[in-house]
Amino acid sequence: MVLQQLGGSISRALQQMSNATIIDEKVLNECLNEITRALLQSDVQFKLVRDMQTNIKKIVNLDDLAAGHNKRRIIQQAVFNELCKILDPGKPSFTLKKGKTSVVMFVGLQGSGKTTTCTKYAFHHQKKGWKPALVCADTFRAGAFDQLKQNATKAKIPFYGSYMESDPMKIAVEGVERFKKENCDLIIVDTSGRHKQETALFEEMRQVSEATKPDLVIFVMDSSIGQAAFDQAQAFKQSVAVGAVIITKMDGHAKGGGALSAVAATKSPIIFIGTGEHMDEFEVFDVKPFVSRLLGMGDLSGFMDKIQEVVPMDQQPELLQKLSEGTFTLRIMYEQFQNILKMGPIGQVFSMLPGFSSELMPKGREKDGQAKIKQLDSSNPKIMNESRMMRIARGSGRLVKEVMEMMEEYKRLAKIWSKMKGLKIPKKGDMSALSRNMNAQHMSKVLPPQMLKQIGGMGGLQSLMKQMGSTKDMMGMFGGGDN
Ligand SMILES: Nc1nc2c(ncn2[C@@H]2O[C@H](COP(=O)(O)OP(=O)(O)OP(=O)(O)O)[C@@H](O)[C@H]2O)c(=O)[nH]1
Repeated sequence: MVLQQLGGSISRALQQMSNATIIDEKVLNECLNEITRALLQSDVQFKLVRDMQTNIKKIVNLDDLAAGHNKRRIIQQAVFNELCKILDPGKPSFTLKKGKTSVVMFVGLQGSGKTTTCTKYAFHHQKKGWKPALVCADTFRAGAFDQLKQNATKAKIPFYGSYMESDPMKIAVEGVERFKKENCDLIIVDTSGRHKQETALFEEMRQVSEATKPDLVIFVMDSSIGQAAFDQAQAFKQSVAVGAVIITKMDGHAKGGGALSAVAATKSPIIFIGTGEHMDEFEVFDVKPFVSRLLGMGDLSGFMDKIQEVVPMDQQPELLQKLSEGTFTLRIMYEQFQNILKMGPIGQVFSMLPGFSSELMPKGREKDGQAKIKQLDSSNPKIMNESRMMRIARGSGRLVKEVMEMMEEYKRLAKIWSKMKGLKIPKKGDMSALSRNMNAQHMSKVLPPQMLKQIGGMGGLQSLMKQMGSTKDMMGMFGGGDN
């Protein structure tokens, strides 16, 4: 994924700076130049990048920093903050309220990925316990209804549309009414994205919006246009009350960073990003956890959220008990990965763990990784000796090296969890509380040694946590917080 490359370049620049014996102006400039290059390649606006560089230099005035200050930590924190600033629309993202029926209307140009994204959005909410339904009000593009029907059937989501009716308002109103009667609590209306006559498109959007009175209008946009996203987002905002944005195809285009920052500049909150054609290649977008993951710092609360999504309710207390005892067996990894496999790409999940850059599981290799996991079913890593691994490799048609890599990954995870021993178990079903219960001691054990060193060891971590006010905020800094 292109974002992985951007994240990789930035974290490598920070890492190289950390490896330097002395951090002077030259080392800082080299690091900032690397970061600047990576951001410009991703089509982030030149002014934003230049301002970021100036701000970091202002914060990190090497001459003014008294001896004893941890320069690395200050620089890293400044980079983190500045990247968050670039992506922050200055507005909280809209959240739908459970317990009442919400109508969500999707708008966007033809080919932006709107129809696919409607289903991804419905599927995401279905997994969280919502009862979604899809309405196809695109009567302009032949085949639009068939596409929605096909996607909806695959995801087992009810749908409504017509091959005969040519009035999008009529279909939208009928569909919304029908699903309200059927007690669906999330009714999603897909609209036309015709691009020939822009004025006709905007007029149609306004009319469908008038007729259905949506609680939220989501604008879907293709990331490949980079910073030109600013003008497109503004044009849509001026025609209809856009409440949130979803950016698609972040997997295939080098300009993703530019699109994200340009949309933020229009003060529109981005709520999801599309990272592939499949239903589960869809990620919640939240600035701090996103930047944290981009820099390889993880997103523990996202990880907990994912576990909550994929682990059956009746298995959750047992899993939590084991994790809080610091027990992370190969069997647990296997079972949890089996659960995760049902839900989505492993790279997405791995990147939520501190120290696991999403680059570790490049997109093309993800399927390989999933296949590897499927082959491994053992509860005791000690019996995973060389001959066993060779047998597994032979039996699964894999290289011994791949089986060994999988075991190494297991050992890393097991080590992280073994250090979580003593973590207070949250009350039943409240997995996100697990991250809230972490204190500096836990954090220091979970963070990779290199990163802890950059923060300034245990002392640096404690003072950082004090500065930030609470563990919760600290988790936010490393990608956590309540989403
Ligand atoms: N790689 C990738 N492809 C995507 C993503 N989202 C959608 N697509 C693909 O983009 C193409 C266009 O998607 P559609 O959903 O048909 O686009 P649309 O905006 O609904 O088009 P109209 O209905 O004509 O307005 C399809 O081939 C999708 O599979 C994504 O996040 N990544």
